Amino acid sequence: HTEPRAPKGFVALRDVDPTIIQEMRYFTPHNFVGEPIDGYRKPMCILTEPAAKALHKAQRSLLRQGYSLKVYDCYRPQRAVDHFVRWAEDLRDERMKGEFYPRVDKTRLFEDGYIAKKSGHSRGSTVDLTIVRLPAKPTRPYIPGEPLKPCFAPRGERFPDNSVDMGTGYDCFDTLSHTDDPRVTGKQRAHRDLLRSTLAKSGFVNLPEEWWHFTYKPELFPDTYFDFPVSRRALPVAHF
Ligand SMILES: C[C@@H](N)C(=O)N[C@H](C)C(=O)O
Ligand SMILES: [Zn+2]
Repeated sequence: HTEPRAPKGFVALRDVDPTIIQEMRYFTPHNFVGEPIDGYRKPMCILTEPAAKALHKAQRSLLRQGYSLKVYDCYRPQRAVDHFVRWAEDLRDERMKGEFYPRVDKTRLFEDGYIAKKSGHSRGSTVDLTIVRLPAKPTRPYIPGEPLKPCFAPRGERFPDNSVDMGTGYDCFDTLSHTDDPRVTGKQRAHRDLLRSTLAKSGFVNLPEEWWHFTYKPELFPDTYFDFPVSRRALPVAHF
């Protein structure tokens, strides 16, 4: 069988900036579906080269202030998005509701803008990310079946993450994740604003529904939804 490959222009983020922390949630069962997502063969961040270079610029600015970026998702194959759609159609499967969408009906996740059937991530210039205070604390894995805590609970109560407090966890499908939600104040507000303003200086635009979701503009592939798997083999040889 022949798998699709990435065209010239896609890179492994690690080859552009090895200091950016990678916690690729869709490679693991710790996500809103509760199992590894189709197409993620390696826990690696793949992006278009302009987006990766722009993240490297943002990272240089954050490192000087004692912080690092941490990516949760980067390029996302169309087969992964199709996996999300299949999961959404099975209304009996709510195994991860208690953490990721306790207050939103599963039937509304697409209409409310939290998940897309055609995602910018599949075009390769979109990234989900947060900020970590350095030195980064170690994290623990999620154990399938463990009791779930709402992603909008106070930081000390929700699933532990070594990121700064953004007011919710990653992929928290809830109005509290809307970047400008007025209930988010103080340090949480400062952290969201630091992420958005730092990334804006590098050319990234935020999605208003999700504080963690950013697209680099202009996009190298504005109209193509790729389906090559997330793996080293799918990438063109790097020559910087
Ligand atoms: C699913 C979430 N991480 C995300 O990326 N949502 C946007 C809307 C998308 O699916 O493109
Ligand atoms: Zn996203």
